Amino acid sequence: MKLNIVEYPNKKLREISKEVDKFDEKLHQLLDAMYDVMMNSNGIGLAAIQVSHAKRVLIINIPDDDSEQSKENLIEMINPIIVNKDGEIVYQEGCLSVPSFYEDISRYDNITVNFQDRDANTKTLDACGLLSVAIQHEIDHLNGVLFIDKLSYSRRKKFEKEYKRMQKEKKISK
Ligand SMILES: CC(=O)Oc1ccc(/C=C/C(=O)NCCc2ccccc2)cc1OC(C)=O
Ligand SMILES: [Co+2]
Repeated sequence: MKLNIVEYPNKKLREISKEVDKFDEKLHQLLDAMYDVMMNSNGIGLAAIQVSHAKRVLIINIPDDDSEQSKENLIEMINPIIVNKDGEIVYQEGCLSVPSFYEDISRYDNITVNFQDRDANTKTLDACGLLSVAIQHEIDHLNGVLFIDKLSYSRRKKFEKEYKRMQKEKKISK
């Protein structure tokens, strides 16, 4: 299954993803293909909508201390729901769908997430710090929300200007 990453401002990224009710081979193929494209693109998180599948599916693989992304740390979340949240953390976020743009975003620091794994088993995860930021960032994707939507008006204007210039440069360089 060859997957391409959809980039801002593609309207596809604004779709609301639908709940998964079939935990079948096709879902497993999607999860495996998402992992490959995320790792090949140097990502640490990816939502299915970013590869044009409007399903409530996300994967996260936070590098450990020696910045190794081992598959043991891979988290696959299907139909995730945040049931508890508190605290605040500001982190410089990036997104494979908004290349070369990074901005400080404020999110909850401590969250509790209920979700299903690839075999439909229900799980609960308490997360804080970078893992919590990643989960919130990816769940936003399932609701058609991008991290740039959280920027203040002035920083959003700065982003739009920078992004347009970068896209023009990319076209010229092609
Ligand atoms: C040129 C370019 O676009 O660079 C990148 C930008 C973003 C990314 C990946 C972003 C990513 O995985 N975001 C997941 C959500 C998240 C954001 C902040 C903290 C936790 C989780 C990778 C890039 O590629 C390279 C080579 O670094
Ligand atoms: Co993203």
